[in-house]
Amino acid sequence: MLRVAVPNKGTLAGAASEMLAEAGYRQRHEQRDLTVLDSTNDVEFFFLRPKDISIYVGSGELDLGITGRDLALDSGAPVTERLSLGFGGSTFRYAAPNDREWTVEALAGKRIATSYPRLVADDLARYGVQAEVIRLDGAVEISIQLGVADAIADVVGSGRTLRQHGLIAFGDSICTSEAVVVERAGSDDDVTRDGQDGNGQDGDEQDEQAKAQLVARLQGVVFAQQYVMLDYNCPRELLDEAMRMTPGLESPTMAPLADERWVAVRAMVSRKAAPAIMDRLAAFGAKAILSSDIRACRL
Ligand SMILES: Nc1ncnc2c1ncn2[C@@H]1O[C@H](COP(=O)(O)OP(=O)(O)OP(=O)(O)O)[C@@H](O)[C@H]1O
Ligand SMILES: O=P(O)(O)OC[C@H]1O[C@H](OP(=O)(O)OP(=O)(O)O)[C@H](O)[C@@H]1O
Ligand SMILES: [Mg+2]
Repeated sequence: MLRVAVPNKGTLAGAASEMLAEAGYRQRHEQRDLTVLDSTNDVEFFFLRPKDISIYVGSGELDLGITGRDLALDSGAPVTERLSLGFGGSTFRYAAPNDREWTVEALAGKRIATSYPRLVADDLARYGVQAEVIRLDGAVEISIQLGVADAIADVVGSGRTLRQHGLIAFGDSICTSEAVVVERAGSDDDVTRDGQDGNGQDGDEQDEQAKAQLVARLQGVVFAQQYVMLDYNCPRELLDEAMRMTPGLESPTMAPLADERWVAVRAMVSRKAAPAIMDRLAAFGAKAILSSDIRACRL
């Protein structure tokens, strides 16, 4: 049975569960449930604090976990990323009152509040800067005006919270994060070619297959969210140009219409590029241009 950790609260929780559900896995109906058994897929899900997930996966107790890259790094647990999930995007930045210019070097001797003390300590060490790191659980942006810190290091999404508190980000981004699937570091190496692990035990090959299946299904949902399916009718004499505009993955599907002057074309295009491509297709003479969501795929 595959054992998978999923965030139980916070920014990543909703999207992580939705993605697993879209990939065909059973998810919890009650917010307070800590486990869900999906017997159809032979997977048990554990709903844990996102900060703790890498600890469980790194210890080998759980096979895979969904967490933030920044949280995984801060945990110091021996995990590696298996897949990026394309949501929960953020940067991790130093910030301080915007009434003066700041540099990382200027943090020497200062108090820096953060919920990610290891990320910050490692980054300061890279700069050779000695400062006091003050660990807080959240609402870090308020700590300066409350007098416990001179600067902060925190997650920045839209930047709204920093602005609201008169703070400005400075220095290079310490980490660029998104939701990721993690596994124990070196877990690939544990399985030898005949499916025996380092201790000569069976069953690891099966576990690896179950992991690979879950990862492939999630990858299918990530791809699906990044693409749309475009359908349109194209005048036959413009087909070559249409192929160039919507080359699809291998090549577009084309089907003759009852009216011989027209051909139906179908191709996947990147979601971001779709509106501009639709504008160009319309300007160039295509008709009935439809864009539809793809829910899951294998490419
Ligand atoms: N505003 C945001 N925009 C994008 N990603 C965010 C944002 N806030 C947090 N994250 C990401 O979510 C993860 C943190 O999740 P976590 O649940 O621990 O904290 P949270 O969402 O702040 O919830 P809480 O602090 O209330 O427990 C990190 O990977 C972080 O980068
Ligand atoms: O740049 P923004 O879009 O404003 O988002 C950034 C804020 O979001 C998160 O806070 P959260 O709401 O999780 O509260 P917390 O500080 O208690 O963790 C993060 O810790 C920042 O405070
Ligand atoms: Mg938070």
